Amino acid sequence: MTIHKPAPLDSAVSLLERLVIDPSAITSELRSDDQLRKRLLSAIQKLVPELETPVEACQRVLYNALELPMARVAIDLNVLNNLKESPSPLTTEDLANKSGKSPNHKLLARILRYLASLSLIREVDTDMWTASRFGNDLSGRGQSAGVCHMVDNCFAAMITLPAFLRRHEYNPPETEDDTAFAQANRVGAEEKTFFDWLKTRPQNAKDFNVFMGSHRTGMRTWLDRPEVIDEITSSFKKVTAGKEGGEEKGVSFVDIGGNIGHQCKAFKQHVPDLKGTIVLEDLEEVIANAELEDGIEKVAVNFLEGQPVKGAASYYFRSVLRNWSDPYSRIILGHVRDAMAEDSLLLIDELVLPDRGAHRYETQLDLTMLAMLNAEARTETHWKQLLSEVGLEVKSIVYYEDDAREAVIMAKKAAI
Ligand SMILES: C[S@@+](CC[C@H](N)C(=O)[O-])C[C@H]1O[C@@H](n2cnc3c(N)ncnc32)[C@H](O)[C@@H]1O
Repeated sequence: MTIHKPAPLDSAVSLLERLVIDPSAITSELRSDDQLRKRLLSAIQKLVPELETPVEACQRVLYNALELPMARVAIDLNVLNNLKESPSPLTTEDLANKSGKSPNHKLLARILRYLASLSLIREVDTDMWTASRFGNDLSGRGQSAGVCHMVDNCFAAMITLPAFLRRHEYNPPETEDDTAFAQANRVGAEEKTFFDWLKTRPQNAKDFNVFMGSHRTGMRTWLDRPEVIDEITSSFKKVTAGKEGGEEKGVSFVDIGGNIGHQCKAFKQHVPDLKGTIVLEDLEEVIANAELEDGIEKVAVNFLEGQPVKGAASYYFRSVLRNWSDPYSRIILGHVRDAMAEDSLLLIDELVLPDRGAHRYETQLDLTMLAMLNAEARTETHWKQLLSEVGLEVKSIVYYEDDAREAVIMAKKAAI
């Protein structure tokens, strides 16, 4: 017996099926209308758990722990890049020969079959593979480093989180050395935190650094907001006014925990005419890998111990304080407050979560910080509270990316 479905639903499903067969038919139109694209994506994502049977839901959720590790294997065997660079489909044997390793062909075919089921590659015929849009998106240097970072640096901590939380009766300690990461990796006394652990693992550190430099590629940034640049420029004029050496000798921007200097370089490029020095601060072993141009200086700093640059126009943290629980963040911010002049500006470039309705990325990031560092992503109320506890006052919060609430919090020393 044929069941007749309501016509509009049937035609909506047919439209989606046509899209799957030939996405290019509408993707170019959708890419020029980002709101529409996001609406469609969100609708599809929300519909999946509504449509699944319990068995289908279990099959999807219970096995998705394999997705990231197998993407890691695809990167090890250079599958994604080899397919991306090939003008025609490749066989399993071709991919084995181009992998730079000597994988067993039957094993490789099983891996490729799984990758195709995730749309990371496409199976165009029996034993014939070609690149997919999704696979190409993951094959760039930064994205590949992100996959390696998540698997090699974070995965053990994430898997250990349930046992860690049970052990602590769901009251995780705020100390830096008692984390799910430490429990998973059995670190020694000298390796208190993830950052200490990286010191003796150069490849893990490299993946982390490359990922840090690239994970926001394509997103709007704080530099897109002229009011933030105007505030820095104005602070620079005020802190250098009447000082020996004037603007030439002043410090315009200090990037604290700035890794290998991506934001210092971006700032310099964005405001080339602003005089003064830009300072990159991070741990000694991190800044050793920073290649910087004239006008940017590097200073090795442990920000838990102090802030050596005094009276700069602006002090900037990006994605740093999310790594530290409140007691440690108070220490880090306290050192900066002591170094600030009355007109210095503190810039915190971070997620500012809403009190309800957080984006999935924000919640994922928050729990990753819990697993790795006993730290967290903070709400606006939490940020204001934290800053006021160390004598800093929020002047404004400038949101620059709507979905995930990326923002720059601008603060000054509170009046005593
Ligand atoms: C999540 S990363 C953010 C890096 C950079 N701000 C960015 O947004 O790409 C945190 C940075 O803090 C640095 N860091 C960790 N502990 C530190 C410490 N005690 N003193 C100075 N820097 C530290 C790390 O080396 C790393 O570069």
